Amino acid sequence: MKLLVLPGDGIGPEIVDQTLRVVNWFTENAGLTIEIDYGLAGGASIDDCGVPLSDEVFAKAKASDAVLFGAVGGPKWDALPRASRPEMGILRLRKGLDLYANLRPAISFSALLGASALRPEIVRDLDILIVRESTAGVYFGEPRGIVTSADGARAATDTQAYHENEIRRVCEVAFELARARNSRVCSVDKANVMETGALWRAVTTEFGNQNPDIELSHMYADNCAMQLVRAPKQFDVIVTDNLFGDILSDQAAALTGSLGLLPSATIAHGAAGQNFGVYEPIHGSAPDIAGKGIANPIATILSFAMCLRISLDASREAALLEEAVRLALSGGIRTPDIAAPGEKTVSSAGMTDAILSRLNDLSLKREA
Ligand SMILES: NC(=O)C1=CN([C@@H]2O[C@H](COP(=O)(O)OP(=O)(O)OC[C@H]3O[C@@H](n4cnc5c(N)ncnc54)[C@H](O)[C@@H]3O)[C@@H](O)[C@H]2O)C=CC1
Ligand SMILES: CC(C)CC(=O)C(=O)O
Ligand SMILES: [Mg+2]
Repeated sequence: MKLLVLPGDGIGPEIVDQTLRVVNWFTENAGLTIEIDYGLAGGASIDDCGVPLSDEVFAKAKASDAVLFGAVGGPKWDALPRASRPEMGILRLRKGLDLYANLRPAISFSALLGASALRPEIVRDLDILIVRESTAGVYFGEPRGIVTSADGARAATDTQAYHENEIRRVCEVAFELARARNSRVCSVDKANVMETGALWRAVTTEFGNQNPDIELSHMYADNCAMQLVRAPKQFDVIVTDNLFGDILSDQAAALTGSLGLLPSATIAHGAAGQNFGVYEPIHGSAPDIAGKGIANPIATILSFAMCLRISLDASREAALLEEAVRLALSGGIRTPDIAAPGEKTVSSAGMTDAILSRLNDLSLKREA
């Protein structure tokens, strides 16, 4: 399989380098053939050729079986006009490849119960999946912009727009994934105040009626934010729009202990359908810790586990990698973001060393 690697900016190249060590382990030890190519995205691409994602890199992505993406953005490029900012690099990939479903699982590790902002009993055994619509909504709606009127006052516009087909197709993915879990989907919207919310609710309700094997519920987004910290285990699959999904998934990360733990896959069909995906941590380029070698690589490494499962159809290998991550954490290995005060910490490379060593142990055990 052809894997295009786009490290991006800030901690992006650091966590991607660590993940590539894991990718190499699988090609050397698990008989997988992964042909790796590289490209620039975000600020790195702007510095090189003036755009956040060049046509050449886009074409390479299209010709690949999967993309491993780090993160983009940073203060250096914050003053650029919207259309040429680094963040447009990932948005172009999602939109241009029509990858409309961004899967963001939030799973708590028992070894990290103390790292959560919440009491252990609230997050113990948490396993939820946020399915975020990722090619429409307010991140893409037109018109948008800031205009200055004759009196010098500025006014800004963004447009939140959804076509019913865009809602239905992301529902299909959420329902299909729920079928392999606990068969419950909670659709999150603001149907009480927004037209897009009213349509979202109407379409999800129709879809739910056509698929009675799944227990569908609805919740307003503000209540969902509250329920996620009050009783997150009530959820199985959450399906929601682009903006709410972005915000609620960062919130879900805090339940598990760190933004550095949550992976994602952005796909165009159910996990059992079309196999192409963009795999990336849910976090950004973390300029506050970039260059220090301390970023937690787990979110990106687990994104590669999602790649193994979805794009390579290698579920056994994906489970092996997830188990190696779990064992590294239960062995007390901690990057600073998940360490208790005074606890010994390791670098990004130290965390990856620990995961690779567990992979070696697990594969030896398997052979025995
Ligand atoms: N998909 C992408 O490429 C995304 C890019 N961004 C961009 O990233 C830049 C920074 O945005 P922020 O709002 O600060 O969000 P961020 O996700 O980069 O960081 C938020 C906080 O979480 C911490 N953090 C994030 N990832 C971590 C990791 N792997 N290990 C340890 N700590 C970690 C950071 O140090 C920071 O304190 C901005 O330019 C933003 O636009 C933000 C989100 C997604
Ligand atoms: C375009 C990204 C910066 C938006 C975001 O925060 C995300 O996709 O998680
Ligand atoms: Mg985000």
